[in-house]
Order: sequence, then structure tokens, then C-alpha cells
Amino acid sequence: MTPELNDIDRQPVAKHNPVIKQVPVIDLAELLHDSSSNAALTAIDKIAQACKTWGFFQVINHGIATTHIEEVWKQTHALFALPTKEKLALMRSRQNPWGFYNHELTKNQRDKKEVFDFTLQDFDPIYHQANRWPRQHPQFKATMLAHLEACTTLGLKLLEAFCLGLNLPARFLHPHFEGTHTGFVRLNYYPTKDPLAGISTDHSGTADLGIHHHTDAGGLTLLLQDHVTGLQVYRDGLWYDVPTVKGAMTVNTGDMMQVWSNDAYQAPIHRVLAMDHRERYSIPFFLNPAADCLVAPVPSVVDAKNPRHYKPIGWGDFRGKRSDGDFADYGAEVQISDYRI
Ligand SMILES: O=C(O)CCC(=O)C(=O)O
Ligand SMILES: [Fe+2]
Repeated sequence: MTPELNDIDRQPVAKHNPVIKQVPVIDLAELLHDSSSNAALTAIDKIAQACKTWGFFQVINHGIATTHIEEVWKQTHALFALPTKEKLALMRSRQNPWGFYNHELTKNQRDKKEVFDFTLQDFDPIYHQANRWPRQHPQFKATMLAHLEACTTLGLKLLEAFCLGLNLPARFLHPHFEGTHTGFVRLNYYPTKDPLAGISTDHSGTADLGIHHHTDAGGLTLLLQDHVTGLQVYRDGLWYDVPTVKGAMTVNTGDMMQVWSNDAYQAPIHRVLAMDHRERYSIPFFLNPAADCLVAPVPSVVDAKNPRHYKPIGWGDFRGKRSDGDFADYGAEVQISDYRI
């Protein structure tokens, strides 16, 4: 499929970078310790404000141990350093999206990256498939599953702040997630060389970006970035760099949060530049609702002046279609705009 001529990815990069000043770095210490304290209320306010503007913010003192994060990075580097043949043995398929992939598409264009995806062990109510794990690194599986769990705990805490910011009870959305969520972790590797160089394949379209522009499909995303910049967010016709902050996790809202909030919160359009000089790694965790969840604007955020903007979206179906589009070109990728009233 030919990309649209007027592609968002061809818009200019901002000369000044207000993201650095405006995407807040929010200290979660008080929120995690005593969510009714004044400092926690300030943090909740900042989170809601960020969700209504850039859709991005960074969190520090997020409760995930530095030693754990270091181990996650170590295992991530080791995975992508495996010989190509061994990575290809972990390759995902259309039926089973878990494992390695080196020619992922975003909006039907090939990304210059390699990825490795996994979900909860023995719980996959959308695809009913098993995780793939590398035999060569026995510690990998335990480290990664611990990471999924740590991110889930933090993600559910942030979900409370997201709800409070919409004047909903803190745990209003929890029934769609707790014990039933379909979240997953992705390891991203952006090499300087095209990952398909030297591999014979019919997927040879140019990969001119690390990830082409997209919004994340689910509730919210918790991202570990390494020290190499490359992530950019799109706003009003311009692209802005999202800085890397040592020890922080970068958070952004996803499509389902935009739908629940009836557009009060924005799922930001973002992308990653192609790495030409320095390789880059990142590790997003996508907190996604239960497979059978029907996502629709929350009644209390809708009124006569601000009617419902979306028809209900069956999460399992939406996610399945998005993952198909990542795998291969099956026509236009599904978007929440397809459900707009
Ligand atoms: O690599 C990054 O910083 C962002 C990755 C991302 O947007 C994604 O995997 O959806
Ligand atoms: Fe993303």
C-alpha cells in the first residue's frame, strides 16, 4: 500500500522544544505512600493536566527498583545480541504474536527495528497462544515476567490517578483490568543497520523511521527509554523530542483512555527516528483492558453539551486487528476514528 502523500511523518520538527519544559517530570513518592496527602493530590493534578495536553509525562520515584531495571536492560541487550538464526527461531507468526519480529509494520510501513513481545505466562485470552522464550538465557524469562508484574502494579496505580483526574472514583476502571488485563511488554531494538540487511526476504520496502507515527492502542503505556533520544511526539503540525530522564519512566495515554474520557485525555501521536549513528533500546509496557471489555465513553464525562464521541469498542477485536496490521499489510490499520459517532 502506498503511504498517504500528506503523511504526518513528513511534517517538520519543532525548532524550540517546549516538551522539555512542559512534559512534566512527576514525583510519585507521595502518591504511592499516601494517596490522600497534599503532595499526592498535586501529583494527580499534574498527571491529569499532562493527559489533557501532551498525553505524555515522566515519573520518578515510581517504586520499581533500579537493580531490577538494570537486570531488565541486561537481559534485553543479551536477547538482541543473539545470532540472527537464534532470534529467527523465536519469530512470531500471524496466529501467535509473541516472540521476535524484524519486519514490523506501523501504518503499513516497515519500521527500522527489531522487537520481542511477551505477555502474562499462561494467560492469553485474545490469541490463546504461549510466550516464546530464548533457551540461551535462562534468567530472561523470570526477569521479564517480574517486569510485567512490576509494571502492572505501577500501571494500576497510575490508572487511579487518571480516574481521579476525570472526577471518577479512583478504582472506577479497575474491574476492566485487575486480574484480567491483557497487557504485554515489548522490547524494542533500533539498530543502525537495517535489520533485514543480508536476510533474503520479500519485505524489503524502505525502513526510514524506527517506528512510524502511531498512537498506542490500549489504556496507558509505561516506557523505559535508554539514554539515546529518538522518541518524538506530534502536536499541531510539528514534531517534538521527548527527552530521556535518568531513572524515569515515560508514560503516555492510549486509545482506550481517549475513548473512556470522551477525548478529554489525548492518546498522543508519536514515533521514533531511525537510528543512523547510535543504536537505541526501549521497553514499553502496554496496560490493556480485559479481552471482553467493551470500551465506551464513561457516562459521567458525557452530557448534552458534550455528547458521546464513540461507539463501544470491543477491546479483544480491536487489539487483534491492530496486531494483524503490525504483522503484515492487511489494508488500513484499525483506528478509534473508525468508531467515531
Ligand atoms: O522507543 C520508544 O521510545 C517508543 C516505542 C513505542 O512508541 C512503541 O513501541 O509503541
Ligand atoms: Fe508507541
